[in-house]
Amino acid sequence: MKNTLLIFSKMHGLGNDYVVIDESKKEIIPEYKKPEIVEELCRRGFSIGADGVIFVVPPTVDKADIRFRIFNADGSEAEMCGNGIRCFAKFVYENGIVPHDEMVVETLGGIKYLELIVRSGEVLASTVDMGKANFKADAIPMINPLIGTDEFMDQELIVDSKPMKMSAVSVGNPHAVIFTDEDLETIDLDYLGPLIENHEAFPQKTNVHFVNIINRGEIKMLTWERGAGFTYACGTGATSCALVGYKLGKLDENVLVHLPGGDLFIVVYPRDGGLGAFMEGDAVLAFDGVVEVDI
Ligand SMILES: N[C@@H](CCC[C@H](N)C(=O)O)C(=O)O
Repeated sequence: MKNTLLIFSKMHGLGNDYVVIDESKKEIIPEYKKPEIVEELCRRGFSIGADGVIFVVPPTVDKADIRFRIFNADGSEAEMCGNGIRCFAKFVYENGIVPHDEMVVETLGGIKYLELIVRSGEVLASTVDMGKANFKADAIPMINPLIGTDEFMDQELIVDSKPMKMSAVSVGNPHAVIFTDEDLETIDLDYLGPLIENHEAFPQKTNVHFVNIINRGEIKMLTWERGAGFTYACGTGATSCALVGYKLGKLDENVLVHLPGGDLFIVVYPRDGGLGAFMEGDAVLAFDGVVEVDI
């Protein structure tokens, strides 16, 4: 029986859509119920429908203004979400939860620094410092030590009995990046996506991206997300593709990324002896609503 009315905002960044729930004052959905209710709310055709659910929660560290939690449509919790954190920033600013245009956000993937572009009280876009990328296989718990402790860059993995060259990186959450000359339209994402997502090399699964290089400052990509499947865009994914492309010498530091849902702009920069990246893109409120759930 449904017994609780839940207030939510439905938001998206380039069509990568999220249900946003404010738990900054009090917890609405008990922890043990979150995966089940997230799955229910995300089910397209049967409920609101989304790629995931974002919770606004109080920070646990002094330096952060607020904490960001992101659950995928399958109920699993992810460490970070690039499109989601821009939606989150718009939500917390416009609802007066964090009323400044620069904010420090705690995520499971580390502390993130955001700058918002605000016009007449409305957040149009934001830039997120995505932090230092982690290319080290032994430092990325998602990557099985069996594939080595060095960086896993442009190396072969057997997928569907065939070798496929890919690179692994973590920007808080895990990504496998595959540069290809094959037209993205012809990639069987529904088949290859789950095979790579669940490959034994990635015991905690991975997000998967196929990338065409247009020129040194422009790429086109197609994503299969861990826990969500095909999405119109992936912010941490776009960041990962730009970082890997830069590291392999294929791309310059400024990269315009074309995704099925629109464009993101990534800037790679030197950080703490490695590489960091800024991600810039918009965030949109689709609608606010109330849904009845069984809590
Ligand atoms: N869509 C996101 C990433 C969401 C989390 C991801 N599916 C994971 O499990 O790591 C983005 O924009 O970054």
